[in-house]
Amino acid sequence: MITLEGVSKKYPSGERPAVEEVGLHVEPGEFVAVMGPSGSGKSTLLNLIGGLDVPDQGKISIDGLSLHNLLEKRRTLIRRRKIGYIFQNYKLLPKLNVRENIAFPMSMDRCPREDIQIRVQQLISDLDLEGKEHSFPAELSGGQQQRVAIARALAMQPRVILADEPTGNLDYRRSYEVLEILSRLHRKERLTIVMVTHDLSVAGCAERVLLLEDGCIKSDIRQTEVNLQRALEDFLAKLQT
Ligand SMILES: Nc1ncnc2c1ncn2[C@@H]1O[C@H](COP(=O)(O)OP(=O)(O)OP(=O)(O)O)[C@@H](O)[C@H]1O
Repeated sequence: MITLEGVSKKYPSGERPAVEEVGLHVEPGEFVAVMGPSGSGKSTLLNLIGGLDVPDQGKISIDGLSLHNLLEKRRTLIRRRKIGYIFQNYKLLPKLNVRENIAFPMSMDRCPREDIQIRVQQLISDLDLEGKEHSFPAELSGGQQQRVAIARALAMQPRVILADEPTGNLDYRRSYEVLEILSRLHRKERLTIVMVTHDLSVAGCAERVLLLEDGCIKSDIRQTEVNLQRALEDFLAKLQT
């Protein structure tokens, strides 16, 4: 589903590459967490996978489509149709209400109006946002804003979700809600998820954890279902104490 071969990226102002010679293969339906110290290249790696940035060297493909050598316009199109992005600070459009924010990628893709209405209604119901359709982002709690952002990420029915610290601004209860949604998408819909996180208990929800250091993958750990379940239970226990 996601393949990287010898991918490197150095920012013009950086002394050394932010991501160096990274090779990675993520199977369809895998849930991968990316951890590592601050500045180790986690966000850069996610942005490269998602086509928000381009590597200086190496190849990146998503679902068999090469991203690294595409023109910006084509990359944007693939990104919109194949990948849903979730950010720590939600990145909702402040002047659009909940319904319009969720509909945004479909409107940009010129989907038929009736299709947009049906899909948005479904997502509002799935993500428990009923009653908030006409609210603006500033009128919502952090957890609600992140649920709108997840709904927006799912609008185009992508097969890949890239999440950069999706629980970073949320308390335990709201973090748990977001993790439950991601776990459900992974289990029931077999979406491929790559999630950057600082939090070990959040990473415990993934079935595979990549540890990054100085732009390189230092460890690639596969967890068992049992570990996964235990991590979620531990997280829940923390919530109840
Ligand atoms: N736009 C940019 N311009 C220049 N340097 C950058 C830019 N973005 C990131 N960097 C540098 O690249 C390196 C990797 O940054 P990146 O944000 O990918 O790390 P990270 O692991 O996600 O960090 P954090 O956990 O603090 O978010 C860092 O040294 C950072 O200073």
